[in-house]
Amino acid sequence: MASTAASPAFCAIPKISSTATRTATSTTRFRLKTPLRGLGFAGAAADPLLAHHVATKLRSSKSSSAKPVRGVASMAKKSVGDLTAADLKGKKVFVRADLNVPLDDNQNITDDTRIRAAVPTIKHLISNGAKVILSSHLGRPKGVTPKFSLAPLVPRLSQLLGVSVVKADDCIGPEVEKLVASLADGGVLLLENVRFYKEEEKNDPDFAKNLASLADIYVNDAFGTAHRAHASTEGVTKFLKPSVAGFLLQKELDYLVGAISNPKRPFAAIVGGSKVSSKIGVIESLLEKCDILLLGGGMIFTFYKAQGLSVGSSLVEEDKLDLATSLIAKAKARGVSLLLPSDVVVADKFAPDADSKIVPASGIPDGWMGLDIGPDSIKTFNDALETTKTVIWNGPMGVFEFDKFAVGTEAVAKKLAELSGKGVTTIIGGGDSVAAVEKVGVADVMSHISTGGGASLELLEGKELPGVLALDEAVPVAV
Ligand SMILES: Nc1ncnc2c1ncn2[C@@H]1O[C@H](COP(=O)(O)OP(=O)(O)OP(=O)(O)O)[C@@H](O)[C@H]1O
Ligand SMILES: O=C(O)[C@H](O)COP(=O)(O)O
Repeated sequence: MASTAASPAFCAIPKISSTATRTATSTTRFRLKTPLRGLGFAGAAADPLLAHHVATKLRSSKSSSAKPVRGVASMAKKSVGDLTAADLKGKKVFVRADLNVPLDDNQNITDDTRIRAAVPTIKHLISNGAKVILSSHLGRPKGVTPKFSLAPLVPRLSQLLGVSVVKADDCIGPEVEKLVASLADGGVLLLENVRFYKEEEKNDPDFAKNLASLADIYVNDAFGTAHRAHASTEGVTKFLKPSVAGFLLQKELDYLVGAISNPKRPFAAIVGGSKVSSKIGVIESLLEKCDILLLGGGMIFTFYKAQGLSVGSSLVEEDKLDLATSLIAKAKARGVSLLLPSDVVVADKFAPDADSKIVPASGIPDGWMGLDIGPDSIKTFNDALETTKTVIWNGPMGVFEFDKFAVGTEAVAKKLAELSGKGVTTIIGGGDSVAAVEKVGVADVMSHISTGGGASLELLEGKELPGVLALDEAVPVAV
């Protein structure tokens, strides 16, 4: 498809009204991912950029067991909220949470979001007299690895729950059984990292049966791990009934499936991040549902190049040029307003202190790489977002880890916060966009911030998650 060189915005913006929101530069630092080698880029001397993106690719490369979606109805699961004191008093409840939180070198928790997100379900169980057997993984250990122990989580969990959490040194076996037997009603026992057993990730039926034998009821609240068919997320449900969804899992599904399947319109999707290849499924799925699609991040240069523009030494996936063209065509055919940035911030190297300048999308000089969207694009995006009633955002607009190239990403975060205040449903779909929203300090005002990285991406791609599928169906309500 041909585009005008000056403005590769492919469809009309529905309404133009607001003024652009520019953001203050934050000093928060982000750690870039491990330098590695091996992807194809436009331009020759782009090694740090190359390293950055290969690392990004590997970070999300673990294969999952999620299947293409069969419909929202199949996600309607029985809830822990359906269980009353009569069901729970004195009962042993196995709660699988995702307490996979980041720890620093001294084993201090650097972000307790996932622990806080697990609290409502556990408190509901405690207050109804259940004995809570809490399970999680931490990291990707190969066998028993002390630095991946869940022990550092005990003080914060105890503080948030208002009970003294007991910690087991294992997750199955006689010692654990003794601790379970001595649990008081309303007590909480935290099992050791379930991934210390290789049988967990293999979804070994005997291991799942051992876990199940500890309890009377199963609750899955581990949204961030629901795309994994592991023993504690999927296998255990074959041996333990009822198997129900926790409050966090439900909330994630309500927003990432419910609000998107049946959105208040206009519905805008903002997709960024490094590569179009890692977001194909998300873009294709959202194109079926949204009215406006805003694209940013490293992937835009593949779209530019597909349109015949020069991209200097920006990130480009040469083998995805046809795909970019076909996504543009698909958007047009569906009547979706697909907006690409009309200007970009280019840098002379991939570094926080690079020389930079703002150029039109059609004017990226040789030897320069685009690392952020420019001010005109921010204004255009803000104007387009002004019209919306539902917005979902996944992936940063630029290399936001470098303050100099964080302006576009922070502007989107601020705009969404403003819209949230006006009643727009704002959903942050996991990954780096969550980090950006937190960096700007507007996390609390968003309608929903997903606790899942891979799990949220797979839901947005329209897949069903094995950890959800395995739960008991909700009883249909007669109308
Ligand atoms: N113009 C650009 N050039 C190079 N890299 C970019 C550019 N814009 C954004 N990025 C990088 O994209 C990375 C995020 O991409 P990714 O695809 O992982 O997004 P995400 O979906 O938010 O994250 P996750 O995979 O954790 O869910 C960031 O590290 C950021 O630096
Ligand atoms: O951090 C996550 O995305 C979840 O805890 C899942 O972890 P995993 O990718 O190691 O399965």
